Amino acid sequence: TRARVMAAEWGYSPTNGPDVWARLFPQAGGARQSPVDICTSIASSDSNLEMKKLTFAYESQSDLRILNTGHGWKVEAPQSGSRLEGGPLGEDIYQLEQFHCHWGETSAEGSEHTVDGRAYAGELHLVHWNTTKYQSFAEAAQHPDGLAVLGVFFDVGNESNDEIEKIVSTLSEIKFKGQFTDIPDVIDPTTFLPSGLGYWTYLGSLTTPPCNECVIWIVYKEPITVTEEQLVQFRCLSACSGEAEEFIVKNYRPPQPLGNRALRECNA
Ligand SMILES: NS(=O)(=O)c1cccc(F)c1F
Ligand SMILES: [Zn+2]
Repeated sequence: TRARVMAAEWGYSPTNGPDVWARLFPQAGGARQSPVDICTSIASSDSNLEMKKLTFAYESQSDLRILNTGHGWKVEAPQSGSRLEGGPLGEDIYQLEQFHCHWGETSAEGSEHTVDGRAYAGELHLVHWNTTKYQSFAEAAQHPDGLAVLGVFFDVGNESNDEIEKIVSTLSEIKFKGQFTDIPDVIDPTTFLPSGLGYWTYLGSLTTPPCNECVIWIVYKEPITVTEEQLVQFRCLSACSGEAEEFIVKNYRPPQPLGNRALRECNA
């Protein structure tokens, strides 16, 4: 009932999960929601995208703050010197704000976007906002071209990902919701990107409440590799702030209808 959802925080369980978000967050029931299933046969190879290459420039930063949001971990990385532009982003420049990721109870699931119905073991999101047009991240999130999110799939393999390991090594310090710590290592967001830079792009939303329809999505085709052990560590985070232990074993939203949205691809 509404009372139950009202009482509980939104989350990913049957009583407060994606199926009931629209009761509390009307945008979650909109026509440009994310994630979506990427049906590769309908992706149009847009020569326009080929022309305007997607370019990015990030700074390496140390002492970035990592937070347990109760729905996962989030690294706050406001980088005034970073730039994401070109590709589907028109003439505007987008600046990195934060990055986080989504995972599942097992490695058979966990990504938010799926490719021809196939889920990956997880998905990293590098969240940027349009600094050409808007004065703040919060303002940008109220506009259809406000945010640009780079999605990178996780495949499970034998090599642990060194950059992800820098995140994993801090998780014991932020076991509970609301806890945060600084990552001592230097983090270079470029290292999260796959070597192959082909991507799909479409207009969508935040994949968590309030699900604002303000995101230009850019999802890389090539996954990066992490180890099962690294994902196991993600699942040890607690969704609660107190002694109670409710592990964040999954935090992905299932695919939403693409509707009549264009899905374009660029094989960089
Ligand atoms: N999962 S998500 O990348 O769509 C996302 C979630 C929360 C805040 C955001 F700004 C955001 F982009
Ligand atoms: Zn996300």
